[in-house]
Amino acid sequence: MSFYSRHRHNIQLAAVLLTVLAAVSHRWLPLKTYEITGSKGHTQLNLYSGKGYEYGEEADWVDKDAMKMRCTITPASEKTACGLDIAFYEWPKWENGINLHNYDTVHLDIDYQGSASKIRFYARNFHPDYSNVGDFNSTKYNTINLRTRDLTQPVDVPLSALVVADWWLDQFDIPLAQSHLDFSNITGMGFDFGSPIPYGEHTIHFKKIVFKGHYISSASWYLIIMSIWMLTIVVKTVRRLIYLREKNRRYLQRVSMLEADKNQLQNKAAKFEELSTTDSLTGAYNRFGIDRIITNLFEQRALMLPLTIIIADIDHFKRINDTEGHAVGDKVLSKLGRTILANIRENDFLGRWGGEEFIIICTHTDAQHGFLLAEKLRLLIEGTQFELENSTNSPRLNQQLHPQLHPQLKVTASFGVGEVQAGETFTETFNRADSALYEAKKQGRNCTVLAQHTNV
Ligand SMILES: Nc1nc2c(ncn2[C@@H]2O[C@H](COP(=O)(O)OP(=O)(O)OP(=O)(O)O)[C@@H](O)[C@H]2O)c(=O)[nH]1
Repeated sequence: MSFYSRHRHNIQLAAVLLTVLAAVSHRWLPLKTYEITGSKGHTQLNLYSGKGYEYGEEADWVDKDAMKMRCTITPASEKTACGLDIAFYEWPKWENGINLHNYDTVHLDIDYQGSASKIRFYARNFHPDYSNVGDFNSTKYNTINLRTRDLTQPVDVPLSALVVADWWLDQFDIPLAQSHLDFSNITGMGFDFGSPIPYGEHTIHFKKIVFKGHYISSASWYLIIMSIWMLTIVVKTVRRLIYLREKNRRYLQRVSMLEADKNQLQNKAAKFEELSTTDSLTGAYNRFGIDRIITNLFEQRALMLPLTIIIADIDHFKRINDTEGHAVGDKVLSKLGRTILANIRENDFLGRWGGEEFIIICTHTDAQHGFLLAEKLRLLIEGTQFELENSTNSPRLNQQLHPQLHPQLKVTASFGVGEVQAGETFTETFNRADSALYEAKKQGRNCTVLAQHTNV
């Protein structure tokens, strides 16, 4: 028994618990972060005010390294913009940005001093489907307005909370299919106020801008868990199928072996049955075999009626033995038995009753037909040539070597025939047929006598 078989239930339980744990543990997996600092890669920090990206009068750095800026808005700078632009591209390939697609939130730690109620955050995405290489404005404008009073402490802004600005959708006539948020190629992002900006001084200290996301998205995480389960199930199923196929093959092998054994045993049993019930010399049933048949037949006699018994006895067989020897006698018995067997029906049974006496049980045969059969057999025996060659132990060997001095051996038999009468036992019928045989012998042998019915 394998380790798995012994601990299967525990292993399965552990696997389920592990799965549940894995499913809920996604939120505690280590996060990947991307922090915006002025010194990172190709990141450039630009202040802008007025209409362009030049340093305007309204925007200036308090401390560029610390990302602290200031906007000074006076009535003279009415309707002006003021903000920080963070660019990620390497000029002039400004269409190559950074992929923030797999980030979930942006962590903002911003210290704002001023009277504006909102600060706008935006992230611009370049995509050839909707952006033109020569037109920076055609990058998608993903944006959110943050209330300054929410920024008094660090906030995590879900990227899904941003929207694509209406004016951008309008201006570039964006179809529905391209109007969703897109962070796959952010070329720039920034903070400003939108307009109008309240008069006065606005200092914004960007202490931390960090994008956070899972290395593996929750969907991918669950997909991995499910895939592991699916793979396990497939592997287990395949292994089980292989095991079952092998088991089935072995089982079929065993069945065919048993089948072969069974056939062998059946053949042997049939052989033994035949040997135990057949007289090997004559091919007829031996006494045990014919007794069994008689018992069976008399138990279901009604089915076999009319039923006739014929007893055949070789004439002067003792003389044959004495003059020709036992070996010749055996040959005569053998040939006679096989001659009778070849000339009776399938539902007649020939048995060697003892010595040179045979019994034939004829089912569905009445006395008259039994008599005719006996006569037919008698004539056949009388007309059969019993060869004497090879009988080397014959006392008359010399005569065999000279056949012209010794004619072919003639064998005859006498027959007694008796039909089973209603209510009669086998012994009673047999005795009547035996008496008929005795009568045939008395009449000079080589003849058939039909037994008298008892009620005649
Ligand atoms: N060779 C041989 N002889 C057998 C066998 N069984 C019986 N005998 C002989 O068959 C002979 C039967 O002789 P009997 O009963 O006197 O009858 P019979 O000589 O045929 O004379 P009837 O029946 O009156 O014509 C005996 O000599 C037995 O030894 C056998 O299996 N082989």
